[in-house]
Amino acid sequence: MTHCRNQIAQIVVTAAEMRAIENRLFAAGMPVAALMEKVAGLLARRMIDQWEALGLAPAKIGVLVGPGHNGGDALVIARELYLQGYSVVVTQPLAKLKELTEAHAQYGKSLGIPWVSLEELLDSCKILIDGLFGFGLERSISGELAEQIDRINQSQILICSIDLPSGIHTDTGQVLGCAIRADYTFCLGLWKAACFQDSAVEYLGTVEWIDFGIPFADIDAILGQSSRCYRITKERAIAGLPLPRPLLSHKYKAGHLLLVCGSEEYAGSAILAGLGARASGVGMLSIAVPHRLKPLLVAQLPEALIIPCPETETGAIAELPDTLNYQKYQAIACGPGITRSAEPIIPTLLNLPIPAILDADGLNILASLGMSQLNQRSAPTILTPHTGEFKRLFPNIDPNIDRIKAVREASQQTGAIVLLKGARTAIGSPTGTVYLNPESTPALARGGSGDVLTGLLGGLVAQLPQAPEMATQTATWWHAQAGILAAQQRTALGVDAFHLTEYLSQIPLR
Ligand SMILES: NC(=O)C1=CN([C@@H]2O[C@H](COP(=O)(O)OP(=O)(O)OC[C@H]3O[C@@H](n4cnc5c(N)ncnc54)[C@H](O)[C@@H]3O)[C@@H](O)[C@H]2O)[C@@H](O)CC1
Ligand SMILES: Nc1ncnc2c1ncn2[C@@H]1O[C@H](COP(=O)(O)OP(=O)(O)O)[C@@H](O)[C@H]1O
Ligand SMILES: [K+]
Repeated sequence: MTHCRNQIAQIVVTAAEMRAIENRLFAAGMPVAALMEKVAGLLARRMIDQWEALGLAPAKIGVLVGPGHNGGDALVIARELYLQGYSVVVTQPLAKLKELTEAHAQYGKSLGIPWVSLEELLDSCKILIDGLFGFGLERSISGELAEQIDRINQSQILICSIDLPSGIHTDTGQVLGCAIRADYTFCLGLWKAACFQDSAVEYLGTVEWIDFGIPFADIDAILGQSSRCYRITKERAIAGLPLPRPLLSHKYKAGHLLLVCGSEEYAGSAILAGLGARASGVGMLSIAVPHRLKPLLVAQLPEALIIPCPETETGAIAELPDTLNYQKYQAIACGPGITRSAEPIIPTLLNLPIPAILDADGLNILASLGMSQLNQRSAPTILTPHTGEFKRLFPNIDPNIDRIKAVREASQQTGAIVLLKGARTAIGSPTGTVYLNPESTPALARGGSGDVLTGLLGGLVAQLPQAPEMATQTATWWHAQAGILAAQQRTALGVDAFHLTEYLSQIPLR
């Protein structure tokens, strides 16, 4: 891929943005029908390759045709497959078609492609091409059409969706009434936001981008500079890493992270966060823990400086030692395992002019103290909530409807970078830009995975204190990639947080 296409592969759009970009192409003279031919030609070739890889070709192919241009794309694919000698049948649940789609339907019928009922299609085909709705879906699907989608989902047929699984909202990823559960989704032209929303994850299957050559200038003209949404590609994730290391570097030039973590109750959190930080390559690592945890941490992380802190009765950090010289640190990461008893340390840390990451009970304490705690911050703040913590921090923002909108609002409200953890982690920045992690694994859904992320992120921020947004993207991508690699080698049941830390150093960063 060229540099320009690589850049376009990072862009994520809404339906309205996609519509406006397409309209620019059409206004400039690109014929709609010519674009449809081009797109469907690319799609047909890619689908055939995919079926061959699965050992499914040649098989009978069913094509589900909707009223709009998604249906038009499907009909062009049906025609091309038919002309290449594939056995193809079409089912068209809605009678009324857009003009161009209708023209393709007429031509397809004239060639002799059979129009059949859904039952006949499901009985005779191994593959279904879903061209029912794309980014033009406006209303909720109900009635007979919803029943037909249910029947498709209950069958064993392999489903390849054009642009989006029909029924999925392009922006929020919500199911509009009901939706096709695809095995493969081929997203056209630009990545749509739904591909990164947790609510769509179970419907998308394997997602692939079909680049049909939208000029960068048209994208730029519509999207402008702010409120953009980016997909965290590998290229993007590793761009800011301090690699190669300067030959004359020394430990104090490679960042010094202060981790504040652990308690009698959650001692392991401190170890996991420490191991995450270790994997980041940070030059110096200091770990503040309740006094009684010092021997444990020294044994697990011999390279770290362990700072024993005065304790509460329950073995949580009561306060940070008076002797601590905060000027030494380029970043502070606080929260894993501290328990809510560590409340007094949070205002102290937030008063420091040092980039700060808050996680776990650090976030819960912030929620109970109030978000005004962040008002006086002069250095960047990064909050890393999962959905439950997010709700506590931002009771007025629902993270379950549209996670992209939710992190954008949360970040703009607080001035903090907000990393909302989930199947598809979303990161909001105060400028309105959102970064989306494109792939991960449910193997990470285990206690301790988040502690590892906090340590890794802290270590990266300490190395890149001027680029906290970059560090946040890198940490998110790196953590997920380690989970994916670990799951490949150890199965999805083998990705405990401790082993995850070992896989971090196996991810190629070039
Ligand atoms: N211009 C082109 O030739 C291109 C077409 N593309 C394809 O075109 C699609 C967008 O096409 P459209 O804008 O026509 O939109 P869609 O094909 O997604 O669907 C819109 C049609 O469905 C109807 N509709 C919406 N919700 C409905 C509901 N709940 N029940 C029944 N009918 C409903 C609308 O009235 C409209 O007729 C993309 O997803 C993509 O597949 C582009 O990707 C590439 C360029
Ligand atoms: N279903 C999932 N798919 C992908 N990643 C997941 C999934 N569930 C959780 N994760 C990831 O695992 C981590 C869990 O973090 P968190 O909820 O803070 O757990 P803990 O506090 O126990 O460490 C996050 O990085 C999150 O994105
Ligand atoms: K579709």
